[in-house]
Amino acid sequence: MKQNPFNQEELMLFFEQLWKKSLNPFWVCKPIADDFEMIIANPAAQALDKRQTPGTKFSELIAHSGYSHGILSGYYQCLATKEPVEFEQTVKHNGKEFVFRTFLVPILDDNDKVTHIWGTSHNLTDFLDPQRELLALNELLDAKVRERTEQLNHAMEKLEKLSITDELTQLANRRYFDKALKKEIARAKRSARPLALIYFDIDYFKTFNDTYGHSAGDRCLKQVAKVLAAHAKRSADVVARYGGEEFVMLLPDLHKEQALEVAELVRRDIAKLKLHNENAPAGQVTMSAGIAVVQDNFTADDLLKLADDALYKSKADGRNRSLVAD
Ligand SMILES: Nc1nc2c(ncn2[C@@H]2O[C@H](COP(=O)(O)OP(=O)(O)OP(=O)(O)O)[C@@H](O)[C@H]2O)c(=O)[nH]1
Repeated sequence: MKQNPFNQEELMLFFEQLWKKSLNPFWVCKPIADDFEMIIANPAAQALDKRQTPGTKFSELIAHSGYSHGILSGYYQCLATKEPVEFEQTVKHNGKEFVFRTFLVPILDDNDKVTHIWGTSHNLTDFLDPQRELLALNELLDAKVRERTEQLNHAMEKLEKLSITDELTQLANRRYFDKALKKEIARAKRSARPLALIYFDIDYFKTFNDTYGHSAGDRCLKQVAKVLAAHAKRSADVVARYGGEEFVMLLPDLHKEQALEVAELVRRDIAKLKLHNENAPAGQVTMSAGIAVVQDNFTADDLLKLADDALYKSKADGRNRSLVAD
C-alpha cells in the first residue's frame, strides 16, 4: 500500500488551514439528552451565525434563528443510522434566504457509539437563484398563455354565438335552425317520436312597415320574437327567425293537438301586445301559423313543405289563425 505522503504534523497543518480558510461552514457537535451541543464551528460557519459558539444548544439556535424546521431530524437520523446523512436546509441571514446542502458524518468511538457529528454545508443559493428566476419567469409565461387562451376562447364563443344569432331579434338564425332541424329529425327517427314544426308569419307586415316606418317594423319584430321565445319552454325547443317576418319553432315530441295549442298561445299573446296596425282587419298586428307534425319516414324538406303549405292555407283562409297540415 502506498504510504501517506504527509506526516501527522503536516496533515494537521493542512486541516487547520482548511478549517480556517474554507468558504464552506464546518462544525462539530455532540449529542446530549434530547439535543445537540456545538463543540466548535469554523469562521465560515460563524460568519453566517455568530452564535455558533462552543456550548450552544442546537434547540436554542433553531428557536431564535432563521433555520428551517426539521433540520434536527437529520442529526437524529445520523445518530440512529450511524451513517452519513445529506439534506437541504434554508437559513435566513440578514433578511436574505440561503439554501444549503448539508452533509453530516457520524464520528464513532471504539464501542461503535456516535460521540460526535461532523457537519459541513455547501451554499446552493447562487446556483438556485437563476433557476428560481427562470421558474418564476416560466410561471409568468404560463399565466400569460392561460390568460390569452381564455381570451381567445371567449372571443371564439362570442363569434360562434354571433354566427348563429339573428342580430335584430337575438333569436337563433336560419343557419342554426337548419342544423338543429337535421339533428332533431335524426333524434325523432331514432326514438320513433313525433316532431312538430310551426311556421309563423306576421300578417300585413308590409303595410305596417309602409305606414309606421322601418324602425317601428324592427321594434315590432323584436316584440314578436320575445313572445315566441317565451313559448319555447323546453330545452330542446328551438325558435328562430327564418326570414324577414317569418319565424319557425321546432318542438320535439309534440303531437298535433299540443303543437296547435302552442301556436294558439303565441297568437293570443301577440294579440295581447296590441301593436296598432290600421291596415289589418283586426286593427292590430296579428300572426298566422302553419303546423306540421311528422313521425317515422320523413325528411327536413317534407316537414318544411308541410308547414309552409299549412301557413299558406291559413293566410288564404283570412290570416290571424293556426292550421295543422293533414
Ligand atoms: N322593419 C323590417 N321589415 C322587414 C324586415 N325584414 C323584412 N321586412 C319587411 O317585411 C315585409 C314582408 O312583406 P310581405 O312578404 O309582403 O308580407 P305581408 O305584408 O306581411 O303580407 P302577408 O304575409 O301576406 O300578410 C316587407 O315589407 C319587408 O320589407 C326587417 O328586418 N325589418
